[in-house]
Amino acid sequence: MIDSLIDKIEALQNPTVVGLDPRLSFVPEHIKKEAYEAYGKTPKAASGAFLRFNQEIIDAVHDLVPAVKPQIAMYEQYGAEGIQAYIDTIQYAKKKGLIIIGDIKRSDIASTAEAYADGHIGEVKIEEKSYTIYQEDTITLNPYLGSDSIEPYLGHCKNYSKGLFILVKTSNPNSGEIQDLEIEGKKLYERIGKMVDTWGKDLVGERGYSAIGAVVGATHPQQAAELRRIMPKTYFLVPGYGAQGATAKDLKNYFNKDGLGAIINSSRGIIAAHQKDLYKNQYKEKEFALAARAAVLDMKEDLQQIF
Ligand SMILES: O=c1ccn([C@@H]2O[C@H](COP(=O)(O)O)[C@@H](O)[C@H]2O)c(=O)[nH]1
Repeated sequence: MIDSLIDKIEALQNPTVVGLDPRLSFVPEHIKKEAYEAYGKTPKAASGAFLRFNQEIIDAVHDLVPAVKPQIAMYEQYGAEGIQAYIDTIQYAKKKGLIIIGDIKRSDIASTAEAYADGHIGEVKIEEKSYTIYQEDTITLNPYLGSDSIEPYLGHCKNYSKGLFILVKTSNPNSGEIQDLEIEGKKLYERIGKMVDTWGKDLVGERGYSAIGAVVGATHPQQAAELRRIMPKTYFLVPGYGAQGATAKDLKNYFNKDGLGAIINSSRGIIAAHQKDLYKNQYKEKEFALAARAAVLDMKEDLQQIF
C-alpha cells in the first residue's frame, strides 16, 4: 500500500488528499431536489445525494490526486443507508484508481479490534464463505488503548497489504490538553510517535517508508518538526490545511529531504469550493465539481512552494 501511494504521489507530483466529508449544506440544490423527489426528505435521500455528489467530485479530481479520505462520521449519522453510501463511494473511487484512506478513528480492546480490522481492512467469514466489506486501503486509528489494541490491525496490514494512520498529534485547537502532557521529560505525542515508529518497523516497503503512518495536524508545525526527526520512516497524514487555517508555509517540517513523507488533506476547502467567494464567481452551483478541480489545482500549486 505505502509503495503504491508513493508511486502515485510521484507520478502526479501531488501529495494532496481530497477529503470526502459531504454535508447536505454543500450538496447543490438540483441534486437534493432529485433525491427528495425520489425518496422524500429521508436518510435514504441524503445518502443518495452524498453518493452522487461524491461521484461527480471523484470524476473531476481522480487524475490529479493520489487518494481520497472519506470521513465515516458524515455517512454513519444517516444509519444503514449512509453506511451504504460510504461503501459505494469507496468502490467508485477505487474503480477510478484512487487510494482510499478510511477516516474511521477506531479504538477498542484487542478482541473487539479484531472485528473492526476484519471489516475494514481484512475479510469477514460466514461459515465457509469470506467477504471483504469496506475495502479501504488504509484507515485511521486512535492509539490510546495501547499496543494490544493495535496488534490485530498490524497483522491485517501484513496479510492484506493494507496501511494505518495512527493519531499522534491531532489538528484541533485543544489537542495539547492531552497530547502535549509531559511524562518523564517527554511529551505524550512524542512517546506515541515512537510507538508508531516501532509498530511500523516490520512493514517498511521498498521505498523506505512504513505502511504504518501517523496523523499529524497541519496546525502544529513545531511538534511536526520533532516528530519528523524521531520518525523518519513514517508517512504523515496531515489534516488542517485550508478550512482549519494551515497553509503551505506551515508544512515544510512535515516532509523529509527526499520530498516525501507527508500527504496533505483538505476536505471542506475542496468539496465546498463552489461556495467560496474565490470560485463562486467562476462556477455555477451545478459546476461544483469543476470548482473542486480548480481548488485541487490551486492547492497543488500552493504546495509546490514547500519544495
Ligand atoms: O487531527 C485530525 C484528524 C482528522 N481530521 C479529519 O480531517 C478532515 C479535515 O477536514 P477539513 O474540512 O479539511 O478541515 C475531517 O474529516 C476531520 O475529521 C482532522 O481534521 N484533524
